[in-house]
Amino acid sequence: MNAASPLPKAAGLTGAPVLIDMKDVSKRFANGTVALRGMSLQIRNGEFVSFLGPSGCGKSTALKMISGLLSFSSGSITVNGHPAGESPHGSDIGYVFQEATLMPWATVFENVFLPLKLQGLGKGEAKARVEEALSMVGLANFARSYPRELSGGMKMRASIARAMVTKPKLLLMDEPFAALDEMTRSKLNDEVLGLWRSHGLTVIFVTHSVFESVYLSSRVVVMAARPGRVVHDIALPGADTRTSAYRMTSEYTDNCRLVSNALEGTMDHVDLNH
Ligand SMILES: Nc1ncnc2c1ncn2[C@@H]1O[C@H](COP(=O)(O)OP(=O)(O)OP(=O)(O)O)[C@@H](O)[C@H]1O
Repeated sequence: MNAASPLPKAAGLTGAPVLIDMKDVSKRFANGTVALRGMSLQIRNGEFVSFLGPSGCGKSTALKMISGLLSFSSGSITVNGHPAGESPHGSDIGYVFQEATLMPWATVFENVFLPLKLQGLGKGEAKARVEEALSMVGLANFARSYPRELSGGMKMRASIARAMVTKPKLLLMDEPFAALDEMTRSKLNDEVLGLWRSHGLTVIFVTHSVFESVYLSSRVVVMAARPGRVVHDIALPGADTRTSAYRMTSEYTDNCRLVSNALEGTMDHVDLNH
């Protein structure tokens, strides 16, 4: 596949305001690695965008730069009109990492309470919001449990509750389900879709999985490595009304084939000069 392949170009939610605007963003680490080169992307309110690509293509780097956790070497990134990392409402962004990263010595309640505590809220004031976030992910009865008492899927649910407790508008998820078994992963995929729909979220979801990206996304951004860059931007309409039955449809199979071909094509795009 080459760059001229007839893939549906993502138009996004054309009427919605632009939430994230990346213009010609590059990142060169101190050791000379060009993690990203010339990444330009607009993401509108309410989109569910997956970053899909082989290891090392800069997916996590892009996510960290959007959140403001990592600086970039050139270009510009704005989130809701503010330079990345400089939003007056820092809590507008929720971040879920590949590992659940829970504090092992603290209960589930205390773990989910942490972002509110960092905002200066007392436990009493925050209680209802923590309980609401736990209910949202089906952990209402596990507030007093410790992480060691939870399964991998439950730990990830707690991590999602912690990201959601500040009621973010933008949820950044970096391969959150990669370590989970297939059944748990499918279930959590449905739960994330439910959260996206019910909370009017914008989600950026990093994954290696074609199947996961096609199931979840309204748009798949396919990236290539060496140097990391965007090579395809594929619209997948209908994400807002999909149910698990979608996995059994020919539309799903066709979309998986389309995205899989685009991903395979990333190997044709390796620039050996980098
Ligand atoms: N702190 C760092 N210093 C130097 N190089 C780095 C650093 N962080 C990442 N890299 C390099 O930048 C490139 C992009 O890394 P990144 O983690 O963003 O890729 P990725 O697509 O998320 O990979 P994976 O799917 O394996 O998580 C890789 O070559 C990686 O080795």
